[in-house]
Amino acid sequence: MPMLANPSDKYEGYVPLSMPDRRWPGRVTKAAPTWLSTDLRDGNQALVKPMTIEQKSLLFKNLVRCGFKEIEIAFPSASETEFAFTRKLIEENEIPDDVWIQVMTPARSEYIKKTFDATRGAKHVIIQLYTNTAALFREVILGYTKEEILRLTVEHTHVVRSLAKEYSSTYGTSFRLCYGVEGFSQSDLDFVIEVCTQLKSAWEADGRSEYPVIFNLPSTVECAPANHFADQVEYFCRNMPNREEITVCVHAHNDRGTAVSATELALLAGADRVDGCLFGNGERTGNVDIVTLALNLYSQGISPGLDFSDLKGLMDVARQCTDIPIHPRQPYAGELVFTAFSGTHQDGIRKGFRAMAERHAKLAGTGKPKIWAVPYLPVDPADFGLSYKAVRVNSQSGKGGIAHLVEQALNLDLPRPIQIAFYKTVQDICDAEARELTVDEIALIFRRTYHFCHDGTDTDSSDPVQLRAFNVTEGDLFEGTLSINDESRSVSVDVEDVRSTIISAVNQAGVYSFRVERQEFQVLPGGMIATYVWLRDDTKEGESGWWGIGTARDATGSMVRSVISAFNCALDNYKRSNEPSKTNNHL
Ligand SMILES: CC(=O)SCCNC(=O)CCNC(=O)[C@H](O)C(C)(C)COP(=O)(O)OP(=O)(O)OC[C@H]1O[C@@H](n2cnc3c(N)ncnc32)[C@H](O)[C@@H]1OP(=O)(O)O
Ligand SMILES: CC(C)C(=O)C(=O)O
Repeated sequence: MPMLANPSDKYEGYVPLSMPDRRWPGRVTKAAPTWLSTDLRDGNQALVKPMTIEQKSLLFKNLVRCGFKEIEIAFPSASETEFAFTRKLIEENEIPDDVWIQVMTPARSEYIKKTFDATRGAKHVIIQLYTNTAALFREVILGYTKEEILRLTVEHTHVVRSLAKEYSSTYGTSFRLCYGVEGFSQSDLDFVIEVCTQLKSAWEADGRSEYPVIFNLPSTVECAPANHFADQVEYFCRNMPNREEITVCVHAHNDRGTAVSATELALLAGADRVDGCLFGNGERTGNVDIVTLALNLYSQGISPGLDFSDLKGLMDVARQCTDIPIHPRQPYAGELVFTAFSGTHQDGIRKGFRAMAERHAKLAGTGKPKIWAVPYLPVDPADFGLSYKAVRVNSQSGKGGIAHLVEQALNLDLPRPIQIAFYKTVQDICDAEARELTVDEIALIFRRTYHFCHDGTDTDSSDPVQLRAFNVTEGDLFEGTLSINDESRSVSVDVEDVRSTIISAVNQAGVYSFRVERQEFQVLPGGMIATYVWLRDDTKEGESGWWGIGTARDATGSMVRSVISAFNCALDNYKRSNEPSKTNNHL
């Protein structure tokens, strides 16, 4: 058995911080943090095929378009591509004046020099220097004690400081330092604070500065719950001397699947800046997903300061650059996120849209905000260039969703009994075929089931009862040609009598005794009239009846079509079964 009966023989749990007066649980986020996109660095370093210069350029442009003002563009000492991309952005003037580029370097002098060299001539540069403070990493990877890590970090901060001075005087570049505290969430926090304090002095950043030093606190590997990360961030913020002189950033990985929560709680705990990737790309399970974080804020009524109005376009770019698909259930963006298959959800969404439209109509002219509230649809997909058009129907669907599709395809707002009747028809087909039905298929099934001819096209030529051509004169005379079982006859009657005339004609043509038991009109968007009739045949004792549906520009035409639709449903069934055994309806 690969899994252990007692996993504590192999894995140690995290040690909670003792901080009974923790403050973050009582706080509420009211504003967006500063965002840093690391798509082109952490995102890139985790790809099977790191991005080409063209892919990096495309992604960079799109990050700028979304409104990122801080973008980690490269690890210039890693490869020629990384270096050349940095040069290209600078030499080809592709970096807007209000955007800071960030570049990453390990604590090695030759790499730091190369990193500075790559940034020659840029206006605003953040240098991210990283060292590892966690015992497991510093001992295993570097073989260093705490003192050695402290020395390594401070010494290399001096190197960064002196190069920053030189490049800033030669090229006029404004530099900020970001210290990536690799392993932060697995480190002794008092040691982290000691390193950060000394680094801040080495950067000569004691006192308030226009460009405060950034401390980037990662869960390099996420191995504790989100509340623990928040405790760690609060501890750092409360114990770091002169907290107001620094920027605190978080960089959460998603090993436990909780990077979004960890980041949200870390913001409550005092972080000012978030470092992450679009759609959660990044090492292993990825970095925190900035799209989700930003849209979580948006859905709480807080402007995220990032524009994701074209999520589909952005997904295409992300896929093109990373060659990683986006999961259909990816929050906000996934292909199935604004789709409901199940009946109760479809019903709830449909009712929700109507109720909201009514509520909003009442607010017209009051200046009050039209708040979004639709069951199962926490946000309006239209805000992100997406839509809820895609109600999709399978055997889990109910009458509400099917009615929504009929409305979408044919404009009809079906009365409840027809919704119920048609749902059974559709469900039988879905079950038998074990697949999803498209809007077009639903529309076709509807036309066939109800012999429904939409929008002026008269009945199907194979239908037993057909209305060939008709008009209603100014004197309210109905004139038309009725064909019953291929026998044509002219009808010319007062509109008041048209229904009874047609019913008598059909009754005489067979041994029927049809009568309309119920009739309902509806004005459709665009001015068409829909009529729904419920037809009974009194010769068929014990049988239910037949729904008929018709539309026309005038009420008489629509009513006549609905009666003919019901006749065809009945007669077609009589013909096929020879016995009047089934109806198309259930009242
Ligand atoms: C958590 C993070 O995401 S950190 C960023 C990680 N990103 C990357 O690694 C992508 C780019 N990296 C690279 O291109 C290369 O790893 C380079 C250029 C940085 C270094 O390459 P190499 O010198 O060939 O070393 P290699 O990759 O094999 O191993 C890393 C070395 O850096 C050392 N190292 C690790 N972290 C640091 C650090 N923060 N500062 C200084 N040295 C470090 C390791 O101890 C190891 O040194 P060793 O060769 O003396 O044992
Ligand atoms: C060094 C930091 C920023 C990092 O990428 C990590 O620890 O995951």
